[in-house]
Amino acid sequence: MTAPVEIHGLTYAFGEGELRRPVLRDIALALQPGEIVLLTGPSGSGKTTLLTLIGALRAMQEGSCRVLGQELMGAGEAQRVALRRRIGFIFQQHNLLGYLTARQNVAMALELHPGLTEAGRLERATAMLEAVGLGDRGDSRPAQLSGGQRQRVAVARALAGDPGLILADEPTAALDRQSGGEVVRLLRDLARRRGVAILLVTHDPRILDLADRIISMEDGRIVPTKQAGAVPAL
Ligand SMILES: Nc1ncnc2c1ncn2[C@@H]1O[C@H](COP(=O)(O)OP(=O)(O)OP(=O)(O)O)[C@@H](O)[C@H]1O
Repeated sequence: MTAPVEIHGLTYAFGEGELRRPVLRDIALALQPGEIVLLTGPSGSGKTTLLTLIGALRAMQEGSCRVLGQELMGAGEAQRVALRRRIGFIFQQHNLLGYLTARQNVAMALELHPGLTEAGRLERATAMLEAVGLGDRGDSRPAQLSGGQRQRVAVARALAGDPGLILADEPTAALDRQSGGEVVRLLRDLARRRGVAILLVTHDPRILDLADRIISMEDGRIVPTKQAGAVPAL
């Protein structure tokens, strides 16, 4: 199986002319199918910028970034949109729509899925909610769920479309220790079973032991990899 993410020589800057400020410098990174990699590092070190480049949410400037077989350097907006549909995103805030039920929120992620009827989408959403332990909460709206339950709906939504890759940005930041750990463990186990890689940006030292690999960034560069278990001081 090919690597879901392969990056070489990626450099990125914000601003132009005299205001140009590099935030990512000569990044090299590869993810293997089914592994969960945590990306840590001080605030402002470039983690979210790297995640948004891999997620095709912004255009590349320099280097190579191949995601699920698609080279993003030089890719147009249409190619980026098509790639985004093959990636599951999870954010700090669950980003669920308040006026939809949990089931409808998950089903919405399948709207662009070819060949699925509305009934099929809802059935698939129900199965995903069962997989995250919320089979009985399909009719609840986000406001009726706890923070941990909402993030589990976000996990179900991210996985519903059979993504080739999951990108998560601080998914546990708003959760207490127990629910944060539960959400990431659930995400990891579901993704691993499907062979889907996860790249997860976090400041949360409580979830580092769930990683297969921890990558640290400092000032736009990846610094030597620490093994899972060797918890860096954050
Ligand atoms: N849209 C933008 N325009 C200009 N500068 C930006 C923009 N977005 C981010 N930056 C800058 O780029 C640098 C890297 O930001 P980034 O959000 O990637 O860091 P981070 O490691 O994810 O930080 P945090 O842990 O605080 O989320 C920071 O100095 C930030 O101020």
